[in-house]
Amino acid sequence: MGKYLMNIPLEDGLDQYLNEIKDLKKLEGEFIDVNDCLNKVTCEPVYSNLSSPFYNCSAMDGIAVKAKSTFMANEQNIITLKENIDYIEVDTGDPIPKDFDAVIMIEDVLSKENKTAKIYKPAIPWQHIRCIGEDIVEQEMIIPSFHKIRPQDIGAMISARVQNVKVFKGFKVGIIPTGTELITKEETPKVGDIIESNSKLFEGLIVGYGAIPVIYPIVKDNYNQIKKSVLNALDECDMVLISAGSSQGREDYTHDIIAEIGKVLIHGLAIKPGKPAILGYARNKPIIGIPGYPVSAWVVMENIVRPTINKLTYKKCSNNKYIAAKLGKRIMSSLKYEEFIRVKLGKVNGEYIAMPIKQGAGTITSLVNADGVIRVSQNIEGIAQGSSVKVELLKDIDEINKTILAIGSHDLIVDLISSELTKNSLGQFKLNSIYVGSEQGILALKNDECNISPAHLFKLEDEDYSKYFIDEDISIIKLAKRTQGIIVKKGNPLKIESLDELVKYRIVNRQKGSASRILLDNFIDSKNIKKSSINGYKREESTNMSVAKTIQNDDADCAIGIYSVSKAFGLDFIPICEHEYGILVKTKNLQDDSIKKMLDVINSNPFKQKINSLGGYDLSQCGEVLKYEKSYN
Ligand SMILES: Nc1nc2c(c(=O)[nH]1)N[C@H]1C(S)=C(S)[C@@H](COP(=O)(O)OP(=O)(O)OC[C@H]3O[C@@H](n4cnc5c(N)ncnc54)[C@H](O)[C@@H]3O)O[C@H]1N2
Ligand code: MOO
Repeated sequence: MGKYLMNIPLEDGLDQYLNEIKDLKKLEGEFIDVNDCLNKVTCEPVYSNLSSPFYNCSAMDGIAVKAKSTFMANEQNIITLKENIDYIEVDTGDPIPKDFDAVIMIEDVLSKENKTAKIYKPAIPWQHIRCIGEDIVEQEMIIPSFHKIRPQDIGAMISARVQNVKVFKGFKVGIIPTGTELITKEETPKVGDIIESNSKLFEGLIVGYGAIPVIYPIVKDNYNQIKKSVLNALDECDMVLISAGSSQGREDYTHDIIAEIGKVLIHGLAIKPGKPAILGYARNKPIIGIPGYPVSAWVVMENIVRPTINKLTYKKCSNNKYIAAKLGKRIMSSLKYEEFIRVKLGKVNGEYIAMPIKQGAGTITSLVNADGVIRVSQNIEGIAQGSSVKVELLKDIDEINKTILAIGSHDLIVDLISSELTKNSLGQFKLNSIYVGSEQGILALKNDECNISPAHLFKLEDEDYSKYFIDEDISIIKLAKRTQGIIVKKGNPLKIESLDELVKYRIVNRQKGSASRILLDNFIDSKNIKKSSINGYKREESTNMSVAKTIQNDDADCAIGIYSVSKAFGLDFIPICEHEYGILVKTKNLQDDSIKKMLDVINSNPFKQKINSLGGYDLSQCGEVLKYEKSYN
């Protein structure tokens, strides 16, 4: 059944919703042991049962004295005090008996022998004494109401002899995964199945929001079954999230169920991803319909569910962290929606660079790989490359500062450098890669949009890459000669032996500037073959891996690629030529700590052994650094 989707700006929609639900059932309070109250929110103020300290005590190691008997002391008039009469020995924290009213630190006592102490300066009354109630006075309020309890608050309450604290009860959030296609991770997936993962994504996020997640079993796309599960969850929880079925498909029931048992306030927000979100309530409790795609779900969780839970549990929203960065690639966006663009971040020559990555609502790895998110407002069509953008951080800034941003050509070697670098530096340094092909990568390096660029060729003069670096010295870290050729299905059923045959079958291509593309284009130009006559010429993949997966899945018959990848996917390979593969880096950056650490990895034996086991690589020059000076041009 068709449903009318609204398009309400996020902030407006959230305000309307929070305003509508503010009078729903209030969270109840309970008394709990002070030991267990971390991160809970107080319902009422907490008062002290005992002063701290509750007796006068010494703040220092030394002697407790009667100030009056020390007044005459000075460098010319050393005074001798008698133990137990004029002074007693005390250590920090010891009680001060009534007769004494000051403490002299042990280092200010000239000598102490034969039950006497010599002093050379007077003590001011009450010096170095912590008086009763210095920290906390009995019956004083120590923690206000609606306060999220921190470790130091617990310390203070225990010092004040508080045993139990009245806090708001845990806020239970029911999670209902819906979808006939869903299976658990233990089941063997067949075509048409989707492994249910949203409930665990929601669970982790809800724990982070300070609430208690309750996951219910997967429910098939059946109106009555979903309704039953929602009613049950409403009985047991304070809020309910329904995963998927939010859109307009034949089996999307979330809207109608909420409308039947309660009220839908909003269906459709002007955000992408996340637009079909449903904000409603029933039985005095909020219900939110979360779009099924994981990234859409994440956006709705962070921007709607989190503030809703905060509001209902009386917690303040913690501030997100932002940095200013230069945008490394143009963002196109729709005027209809506010968009959440996931980016990788790097620090190049002191400036942060934000590089947009894959953006599909179904790509959960875009959240795994993202370092930050740029929110592109609804009323703009995009942001130009090079603009300054505000990026919300998803990672610690220190981690980003120590991450090498690589943009260029993909090879399994780069993945290995990345894993070995992290391992060898015990997590201190990381390598973050974006694959756009060699030529685009080298342009990014030239423009200071990345720290290094993995590329498929070394001889600058051969491909005329030198034109990009007329102003700067550039170095090449050699990695391997790799075998390039034709990837075909196992057993080579079409008997493809050369490029002449490749162009007759269904191919999958690579993006411009990649080694495979250059090889193919040079070949078809030399033979005057029309690009449009090749089936699949326009289908571009950005890595050798995705090319191999396409062939393995029988969506193409053959493609140009590298040996190691065809081997990894159990495909056959017809070698054609060898070319060199390595890393370009600006010479001035060779001394950066992270680059030096990466060179250590590249020169290490375990790393070389791992590459050798992939097959198809000649490592005889691996680790050599060639420096090209500007005068080279
Ligand atoms: N004709 C239209 N189709 C769609 C529209 C639209 O406006 N018109 N909106 C699209 C947008 S935008 C989104 S977002 C999705 C929302 O989909 P639903 O909330 O209805 O969810 P499903 O269609 O059931 O699932 C979408 C996708 O997510 C997978 N999924 C669902 N649940 C889980 C789970 N628990 N764990 C992992 N993955 C899950 C599901 O299998 C689908 O692949 O609708 C668009 N369509
Ligand atoms: O808005 Mo949907 O949320 O694009 O994926």
